[in-house]
Amino acid sequence: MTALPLPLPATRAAATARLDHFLPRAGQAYAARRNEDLPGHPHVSGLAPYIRHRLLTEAEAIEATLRAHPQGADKFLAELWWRTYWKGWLERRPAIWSAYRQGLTEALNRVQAEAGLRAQWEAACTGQTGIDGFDHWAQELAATGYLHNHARMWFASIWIFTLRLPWELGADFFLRHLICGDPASNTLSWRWVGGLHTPGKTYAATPDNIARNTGGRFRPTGLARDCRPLPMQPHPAPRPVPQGDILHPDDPTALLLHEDDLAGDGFPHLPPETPLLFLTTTARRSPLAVNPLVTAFVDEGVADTAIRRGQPDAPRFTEAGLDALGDQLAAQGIRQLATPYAPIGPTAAALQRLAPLLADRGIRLARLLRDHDAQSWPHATHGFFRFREAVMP
Ligand SMILES: Cc1cc2nc3c(=O)[nH]c(=O)nc-3n(C[C@H](O)[C@H](O)[C@H](O)COP(=O)(O)OP(=O)(O)OC[C@H]3O[C@@H](n4cnc5c(N)ncnc54)[C@H](O)[C@@H]3O)c2cc1C
Repeated sequence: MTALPLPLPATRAAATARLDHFLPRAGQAYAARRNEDLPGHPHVSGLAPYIRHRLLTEAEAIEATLRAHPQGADKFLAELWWRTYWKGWLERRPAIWSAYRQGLTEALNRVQAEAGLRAQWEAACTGQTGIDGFDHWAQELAATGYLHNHARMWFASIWIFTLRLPWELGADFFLRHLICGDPASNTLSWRWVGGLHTPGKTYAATPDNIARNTGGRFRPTGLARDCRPLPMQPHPAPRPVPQGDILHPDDPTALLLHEDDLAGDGFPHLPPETPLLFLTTTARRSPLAVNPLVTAFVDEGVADTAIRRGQPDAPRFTEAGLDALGDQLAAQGIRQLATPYAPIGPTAAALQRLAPLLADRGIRLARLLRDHDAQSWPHATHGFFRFREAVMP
């Protein structure tokens, strides 16, 4: 695989081209070498920015992989399923996301009040800690919007156990900079590294592992050996799986697309002439400024989807414009606003605020759950391996 080109083209055509280009290596080659973080990331797909925003859906990536490799691509398929597992797991425990946001607010308040913490946090975010590898990854992330999975694990482990910085600040650093920044995969992976997901289990970055999997580019010294789990609360009991709403086929309907699902298709009752609008919440990923690479990717993805649905001038709203969005729909005589179901995160929160504003105007919000999510989220009850048994034939 070649390095991700910058700026990364945020189009469905680029997503499918990247998938097609990668598929020949999705079998044994991926299983054998996916852990190697080498320049240009030759052994992984780089598909996460596309799948995160559903310029390519999880179901499409899985189906294409099975077509190309009826057997022998289990490792790649399992990784694709991890995203769905994390989404389903968080969807059923929204309190974990709220607690993360609360913990982040508290940590940012401490950053303001404690000069020592602020200096350490700034050094970590700008790659000036003096820790071999870590500084490179901090700068690579800010410059490219991407990090290899193994680098994400090493970075999070060093952040938590060696630098002893609050994990929420690290998760926020990733969410602000990763083009694929995703509330479920990111929050739950950071929690997993810190020992907050699987009781008693943490991820310890070691110099040997880093040197081996970076082709000897990095061998940090002074890494923590004591990687005991962070203090953990029991997981909240899972809430029922969301069902999604039913579309009323005879009501005048508009379609609202958002950055969690820019596929633009898969809704047979919504023909191309259905009036189209967009909602973007990129700035809500964090209380701090989001990397312009992320914003540019979402902007281009929205434009691409508008063109693909034949409505290049479809209006676009942010969370600040929810009232205006409701007014516009009411003026058009719309009675139903259909939207792909957004999993826990800033878009879902905005839709939550939008629903009563629409109801005041006599418009119902219909959140449409894709089959892939509806069929797999019920299995995101325990660990990944139980989930995998249920979803992977
Ligand atoms: C601390 C930490 C934070 C992370 N934050 C994010 C995040 O914000 N957004 C995000 O999309 N992924 C996140 N991941 C998961 C994983 O690192 C990325 O999905 C993967 O590295 C993306 O690169 P790729 O597309 O080249 O992956 P490939 O190895 O080519 O994998 C193919 C696809 O499988 C999925 N996938 C692979 N590994 C994982 C995984 N561990 N969890 C969930 N899905 C996976 C992705 O959709 C990915 O595109 C995080 C992992 C860690 C350890």
